Amino acid sequence: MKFGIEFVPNEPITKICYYVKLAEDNGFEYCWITDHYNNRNVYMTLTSIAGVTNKIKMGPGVTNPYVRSPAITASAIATLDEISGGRATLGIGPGDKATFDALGIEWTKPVATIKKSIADMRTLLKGGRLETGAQLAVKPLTEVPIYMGAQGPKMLETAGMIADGVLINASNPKDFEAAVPLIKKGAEAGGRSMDEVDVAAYACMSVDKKTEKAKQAAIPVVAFISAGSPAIVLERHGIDAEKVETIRGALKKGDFGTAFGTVDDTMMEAFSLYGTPDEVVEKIAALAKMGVTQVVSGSPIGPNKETSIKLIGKKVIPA
Ligand SMILES: C[C@H](OP(=O)(O)OC[C@@H](O)[C@@H](O)[C@@H](O)Cn1c2nc(=O)[nH]c(=O)c-2cc2ccc(O)cc21)C(=O)N[C@@H](CCC(=O)N[C@@H](CCC(=O)O)C(=O)O)C(=O)O
Repeated sequence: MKFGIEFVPNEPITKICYYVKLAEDNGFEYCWITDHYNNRNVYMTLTSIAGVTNKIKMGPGVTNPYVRSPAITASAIATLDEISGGRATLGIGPGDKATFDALGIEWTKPVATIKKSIADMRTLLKGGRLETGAQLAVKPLTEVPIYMGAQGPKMLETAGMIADGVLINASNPKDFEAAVPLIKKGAEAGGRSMDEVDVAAYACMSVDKKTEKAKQAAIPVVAFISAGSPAIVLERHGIDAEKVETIRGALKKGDFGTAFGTVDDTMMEAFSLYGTPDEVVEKIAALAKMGVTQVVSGSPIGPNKETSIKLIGKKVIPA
């Protein structure tokens, strides 16, 4: 099992660099930085991380082909690969509606667009020229792995067909029971084996010596995940749709007390990996059985990021 860690650049980059260096020192192999227009720039964050680390792989988790042209992303990831001494990985997904509405970007044909953008980036990163004549003057040090952020069935199949890995916003074996066969179907259609696809659980993680403390730290994140989850996912986990409606309404009004107070254990189990190190190790073993090959520690990581990164490094990541 590989271990990654995710950071949202919504706090000073110096602080994120500190956490990533700590993660590297504690055995994490991948660092994924989210990409939303309203946060700090993903590539400036990654460049700073490259400067303070020497082993951990890093990349956007995930960018999208609408806010930047694939040629701009290819140039950025080639530059990051050079700066980091060959440690760049690229995570790209279809992006999200809220972002494109806010930016006035038309979100059309996400599956077709992702396919084309990955093909174009691979051509450019190999030094090739696009039919438009675009060509990079910078080449990466290595063949940069391209991962896809994916949830929907077609996107998952596409990831199996063309991507080196897939980052799935999910923490529970039931989600991988549904996702892995779709990825496999895509891999087989693309003449590939599943061994070529790194299946990553991009999880809401919360680890602490005390189960209850870990749980309390994860509740706010689980409230937002529950509110953003489609009906098919709520049904899969037997989650009370009425409670989710209450959470959605409360979040909209900024009534976080009601929203967080409505989160129940079914939601916690469905949308987070929380508990003591031993409890989390058990949950990760269940994910491995479903074909997960990388666990990404996503927000909140724990009640205290620094303590939890060390705890995961010592007690969850095998020595
Ligand atoms: C587009 C969407 O794909 P999806 O995989 O479900 O998209 C949900 C998320 O993966 C997507 O919003 C990601 O960008 C969200 N996302 C992030 N999004 C961000 O903007 N920033 C991030 O940092 C980020 C991180 C992230 C990490 C992991 C992860 O799994 C997702 C992450 C979908 O609806 N897919 C369906 C249907 C798509 C479809 O069939 N479309 C047709 C036609 C549609 C049309 O007519 O336009 C087509 O594309 O050709 C499917 O896969 O079956």
